Amino acid sequence: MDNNPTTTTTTTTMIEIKNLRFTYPGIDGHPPPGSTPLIDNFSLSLQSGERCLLVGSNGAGKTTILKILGGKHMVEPNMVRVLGRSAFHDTALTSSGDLCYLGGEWRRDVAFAGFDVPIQMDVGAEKMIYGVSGVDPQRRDELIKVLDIDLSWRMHKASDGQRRRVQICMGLLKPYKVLLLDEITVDLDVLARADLLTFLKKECQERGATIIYATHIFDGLENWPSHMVYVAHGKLQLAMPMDKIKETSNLSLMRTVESWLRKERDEDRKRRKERKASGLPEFEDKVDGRRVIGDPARSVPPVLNNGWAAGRLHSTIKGEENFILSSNRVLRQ
Ligand SMILES: Nc1ncnc2c1ncn2[C@@H]1O[C@H](COP(=O)(O)OP(=O)(O)OP(=O)(O)O)[C@@H](O)[C@H]1O
Repeated sequence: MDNNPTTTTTTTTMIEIKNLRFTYPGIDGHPPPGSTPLIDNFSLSLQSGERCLLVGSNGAGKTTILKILGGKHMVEPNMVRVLGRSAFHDTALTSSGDLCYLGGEWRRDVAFAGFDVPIQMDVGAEKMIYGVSGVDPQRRDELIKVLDIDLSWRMHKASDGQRRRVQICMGLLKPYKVLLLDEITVDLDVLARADLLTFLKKECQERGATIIYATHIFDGLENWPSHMVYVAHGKLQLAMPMDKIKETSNLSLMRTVESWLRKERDEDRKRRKERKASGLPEFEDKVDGRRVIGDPARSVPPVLNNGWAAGRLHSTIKGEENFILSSNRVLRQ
């Protein structure tokens, strides 16, 4: 990606994604043979100091991409490099704190540097924060201030937002080089969120850290990102420096993203309508190399487990053999 001017003097490639392809494993632990990849042909490169907003509609693949970058899903090592290393295979990347992922599972329990405390326990904020070893006391003080944490808070009595502040503080105690944020600010009040975003921006400008932040909330983000990445159906639609985006759109950040998502939704609707008009089912995919088709509105029941559902799908269309599996994957829209 083009680099935006930052106060760092040298830039280094921090994240390199090359032709990423990924399919979630099925019930047997393997990707269903012949199935359509969820993430396909996805490439992206981010330099030190860059702050990238990752946007897309629900189910577009943002969390999946962040988890792959965070080393939580295995992919071929040359497809994804973080700090020049494979996040999945090189566990030292996360254990050293150089690569930090805050989202998903992290939100449910605080798990940081071996300190694993369920948030329901009667434990004080001070104990949790000071329990993380090997931390620069100055950085700790700054984070406590930025997040306006009262060290006497008891975790089991704290509000969602207060608990989240303690969690975020713990997650950021070590000076990461790459930070992956999967919408962690939903519970924060306007002030806490604004101060946190300012702190994160400073980290990129002063220390050359790189951040990818997946979010649906654009309040107060207008001048935060240096780059935007838009993903739809697991495919990269756009990766651009913010100043270029501002050149092409007079709209606010939120309205700009809204216009992309509206266009995407309208195109999806149009495609579905055309398929229906030509006698084809609205959805199709390949499983075991066979075409599997269906109309989820009529025939696919809710997701049962792990993205799979049992269901009846259409049979034969235009002479093609359309397979009905006992456990059909829910077809992507
Ligand atoms: N463990 C899983 N097994 C199978 N499919 C999954 C799994 N996790 C997610 N998916 C599917 O992958 C697709 C992308 O999901 P993902 O969570 O990456 O999207 P997202 O862009 O983060 O969405 P949102 O904005 O709603 O958080 C969805 O269709 C989802 O159903």
